[in-house]
Amino acid sequence: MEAPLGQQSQQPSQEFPSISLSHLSSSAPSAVLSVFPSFAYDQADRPRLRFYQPSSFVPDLDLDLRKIQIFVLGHLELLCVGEEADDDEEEKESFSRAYKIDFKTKDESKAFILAFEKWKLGGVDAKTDGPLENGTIVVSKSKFDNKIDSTSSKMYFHYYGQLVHQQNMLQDYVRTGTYYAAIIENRVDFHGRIVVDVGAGSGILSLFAAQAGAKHVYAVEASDMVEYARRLIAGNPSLGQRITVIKGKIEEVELPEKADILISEPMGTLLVNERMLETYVIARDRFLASDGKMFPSLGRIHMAPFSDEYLFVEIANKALFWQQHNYYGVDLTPLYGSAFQGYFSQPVVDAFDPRLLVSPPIIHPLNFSSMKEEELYEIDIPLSFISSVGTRVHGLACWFDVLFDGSSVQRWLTTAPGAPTTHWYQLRCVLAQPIYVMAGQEITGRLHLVSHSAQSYTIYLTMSAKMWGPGAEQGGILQTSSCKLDLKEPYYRLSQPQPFVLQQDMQSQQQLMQSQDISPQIQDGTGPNIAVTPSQILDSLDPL
Ligand SMILES: C[S@@+](CC[C@H](N)C(=O)[O-])C[C@H]1O[C@@H](n2cnc3c(N)ncnc32)[C@H](O)[C@@H]1O
Repeated sequence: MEAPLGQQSQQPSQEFPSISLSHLSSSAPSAVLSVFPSFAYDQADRPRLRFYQPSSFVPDLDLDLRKIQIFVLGHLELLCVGEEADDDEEEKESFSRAYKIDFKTKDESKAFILAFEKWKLGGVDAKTDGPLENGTIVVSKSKFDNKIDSTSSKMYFHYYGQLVHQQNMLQDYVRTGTYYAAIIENRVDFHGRIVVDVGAGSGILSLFAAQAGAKHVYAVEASDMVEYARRLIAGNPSLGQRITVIKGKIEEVELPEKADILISEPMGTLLVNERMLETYVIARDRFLASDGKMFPSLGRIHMAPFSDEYLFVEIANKALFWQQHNYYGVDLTPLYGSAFQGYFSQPVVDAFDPRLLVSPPIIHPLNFSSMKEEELYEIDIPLSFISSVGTRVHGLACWFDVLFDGSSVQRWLTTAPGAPTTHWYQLRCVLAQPIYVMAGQEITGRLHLVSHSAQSYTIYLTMSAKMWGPGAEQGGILQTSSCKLDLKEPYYRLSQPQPFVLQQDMQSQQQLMQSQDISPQIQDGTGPNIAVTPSQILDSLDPL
């Protein structure tokens, strides 16, 4: 591209191929101009967005970047709205103006938006995502775009762009209240600090961080929720003046300074669904100072075998429809097997009674502060339990918790069965072929999670009952059952858990909370494998 002549100075600038610009006024539609946009600094070091006619030294339009906002109208269209002062020095008269910008390609539109955010943040050394070559902007794909299918991410960010879904999370008071408590009780970690809110959504965590005394918060959000976040933050000016909302993906935006602390709520069903933990780890590598903190810093997947005859029959019965030999004269049975498999490939999401667990849970920890992003691509967990009862095992129950390891207070956010229900509920992988176990018998197996480009995981589960009793062959496997499920396609059952917590159980749980004397088997640990009673299983669930 030929650079506009006015930009041949020593000042850093960033130019773009020509766009069509029209001034939107209430009176008459303005002419459409073909102009070259350019980001640069003026003599007073203020970031400007200028539009030049070809071969012109003088910009047709010269906007103060700090006073304008852009809105995405479509893939190729942006609306640029802002206040423009008649006199830059005095700013005596200012009035609102709106311009429509039409790009030729999606890449050009995307690169312009990225550049806009960078320059607005004071990106003197703002770089394009690729060099300007032969008049085209070469935008290299970000880490996110490389691994995530674009249809999936479009639907994902569309979902989070809607207030109703943010409200759903805000109304999960266990979740939001725990974040609030963890942040406010640990003011010492926030006061005077630079914070990055990773996937800010409505901006709620940024506002909490500002309440806790943060010096400045960068709220990064990729979906259109940013517009609502900006309004919410502007509506809370005493906090909002310390918050900058940035539209873009964590993998793509640039920030002007390193963060002392990252806050985020990146957890999906089974902790890892949505693959946002990878984004959280990327944010750590890109934005966190080497001695910085993460809120939360640790996540743990908990797993235990369960027995639930009722659930098993409910799922198996769904396929019975395909057992009909005469459905309007058609034999449906050729599809029965596929339908049966299909129903058992959906993990079940609901809140279940913890008395359905047949052994204490094991734990697989994920340390967000130290793990590599690639470690989340494939997660392999060996399973080993001792059944506390003789029963039919119908599968594996899973839930998670995360730790806010504050300097003043440590707080856990748990989604355990029996704990106050969250919008994550719990997740159960149901075996099409249950296994029979006796009390004291060992259950082994493997939970293998393989990420896919639709922002989720394929789950491979194998569970086996080991030989048991006097004379049993050492290490011999009696029965094995396997299944493959798609974490992206759960069956939301969402039945209410039955009342079960006895007063004495409540008391014993509270005592356990106080003493913190709970040591469930860590996955890579070698805790003693002893048969326990159902009430011991309940007691072994993690504290709130
Ligand atoms: C679970 S919501 C949490 C929202 C908010 N932090 C809260 O706690 O209410 C996750 C948010 O992160 C955003 N998000 C996910 N991946 C992102 C990415 N790669 N870059 C920026 N934002 C992302 C989503 O659009 C969504 O709004």
